[in-house]
Formats: sequence, C-alpha cells, structure tokens
Amino acid sequence: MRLVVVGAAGRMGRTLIRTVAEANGARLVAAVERPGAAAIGSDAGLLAGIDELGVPVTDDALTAFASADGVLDFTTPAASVTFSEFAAQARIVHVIGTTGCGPADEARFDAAARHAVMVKSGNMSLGVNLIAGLARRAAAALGEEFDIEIVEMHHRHKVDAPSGTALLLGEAVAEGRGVDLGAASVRVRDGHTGPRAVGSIGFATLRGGSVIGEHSVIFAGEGERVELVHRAEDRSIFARGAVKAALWGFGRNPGRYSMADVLGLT
Ligand SMILES: NC(=O)C1=CN([C@@H]2O[C@H](COP(=O)(O)OP(=O)(O)OC[C@H]3O[C@@H](n4cnc5c(N)ncnc54)[C@H](OP(=O)(O)O)[C@@H]3O)[C@@H](O)[C@H]2O)C=CC1
Ligand SMILES: O=C(O)C1=N[C@H](C(=O)O)C[C@H](O)C1
Repeated sequence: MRLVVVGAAGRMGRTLIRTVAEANGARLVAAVERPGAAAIGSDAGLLAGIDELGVPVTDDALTAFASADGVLDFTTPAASVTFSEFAAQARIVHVIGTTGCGPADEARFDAAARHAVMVKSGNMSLGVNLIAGLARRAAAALGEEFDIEIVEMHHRHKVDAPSGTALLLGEAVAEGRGVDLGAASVRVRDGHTGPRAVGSIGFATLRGGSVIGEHSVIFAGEGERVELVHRAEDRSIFARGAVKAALWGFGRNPGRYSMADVLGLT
C-alpha cells in the first residue's frame, strides 16, 4: 500500500515515517509539510532519524495524494479538514489521528467520507481502545452510584483539552450509562462548586514535561474505587495503529470507521 505521511516533521509525523519504513505491506511514497516549513526538500528518512528513503518532503499534498493509496494524518483540525477533501478527491484511505476537532470539522469529515475510506480516532493504540470497551461495560455494570472521573496528563506542547482519548473514554462511559456525554460532562471546577451532581462525568487535565499520554477512568463508589489506567510509553503505539488502520481500510467501501472497527472490538 502506498502511503503519504502529512505533518511529516511533527512528533507523530516522524514516528509515522519510521513505522511505515518498517511495516510489511506498506511503503512511504510521499511526506508532506506546510508551505514554508523548514523540512521542505529534506529526505523523509533523515528527518525521522533513520536511513535516507529517497522521499523528499513536499508541500504539494494534492499531487502526493494522486499517486497514493492512503494518507496518515496527525496534524491540526484545519489541516485535517483540507486533507479530507483531497483524500475524497483521490478516493483513498484517510487515517486521522488529529484531536481537538469541533462539530463543524466533523461535518466536513462526514461529507468527505462519502468518497474516502476514513478511519478517525482520538487514540490509535490497542490498549486505549481495549480499555474503552472495558470502561463502557464497567459504567453499565456499576451505575450512577459510582462517580466517574476521567483524568489525563500530556506533555507541555499539547494544545487541546480534554485530550481526544479522554473524550473517547467519556463517550464510552456515557454509552455504557445510556446518557449523552455533552449533557453529563463537567470539564471545569473552580470556586464554590457545590456537591458533585449525581450522574455527572468529570474531566481533569494535567499538562507538563514530556509525558506521552496517560489516562485514568476512575469509578468512585461508597467505600470502594475501580480504576482503568493506560500509560503510553512510546508514540510508536499510535503509529502502528495508524498503519494497521490504513491496511485494514485499503479496498473497503467509503465511509467513516473507528479503531474499534479496525481492531475488531465492536
Ligand atoms: N489519535 C492518536 O492516537 C494520536 C493523536 N495525536 C494528535 O495528533 C496531532 C499532532 O500531534 P503531534 O505530532 O504531537 O503535533 P506536532 O505539532 O508535533 O505535529 C503536527 C505537524 O503537522 C504540521 N502541520 C500543520 N498544519 C499543516 C498543514 N496544513 N500541512 C502540512 N503539515 C501541517 C505541523 O507543522 P507546523 O509545526 O509548521 O505547524 C507539525 O509538523 C494532535 O492533534 C495530537 O493530539 C497525537 C498522538 C496520538
Ligand atoms: O497530543 C498528543 O500527544 C496525544 N494526543 C492524543 C489525545 O489527544 O488523546 C493521543 C495521545 O494521548 C497523545
């Protein structure tokens, strides 16, 4: 499968280049950065800290997509929306790991997915998608007598909060309880908040240092507490999931898919 990595110079972009170079059944055919980026023209392999791959970084995404089968995209919401339209034109697989996307972005993704095979997830790792399923079951089994809090910590460079993973886990527990996450979630507490509202789903965000990504779903009951925890130790877990998603999507009908679909966890 011929793959393009967009956002090639980013933390995930470089990890993706290394992961594709090692993958069976996929090869890197283009690496894309934004116009004016310092990496334009440099070799993608050297940029990612491995041997030269003979693939120069370009800012011409449309041309890159025209001779590819799929694109791996961990960039920004605005860039991912643009890339989704290019992927739809080229009718290829678009794997989106970008987080912080709003409802208007999601509507554009839905439109693009009429023509592209789109796999989008706030977390591409096997471990997180596994605990999302466990969290859904735990929320259903424990009920509203157990207060749910979702705590996450990431590196100091992260720009969106709560993380895409925290929201994915929030959707899972809301589904388990049969409630709407938007209505139940409490994202900020400050000052005299009063007692905790029964049934609310709380989020707490920590940022600092070089933490790759840590998430806990806490079910706090009267006299006992259950916690599901995931700690990412290396960004390659996300990149391997993204490559798996691309290979899974190759040859499928256009539409929107999740990592749970890819991993057979639905
Ligand atoms: N779903 C998952 O499993 C995971 C998701 N993520 C998400 O992936 C995203 C990226 O994370 P990370 O790699 O840490 O961020 P970085 O900021 O390190 O990388 C993003 C890269 O995309 C580039 N970029 C931005 N706009 C464009 C554009 N229009 N065309 C081409 N390139 C562009 C940036 O360039 P510039 O610096 O010049 O702006 C940068 O090099 C985030 O939303 C993060 O939350 C991260 C890890 C796992
Ligand atoms: O920005 C990151 O780094 C990460 N973002 C994703 C998120 O928002 O959950 C996934 C992972 O935790 C790393």
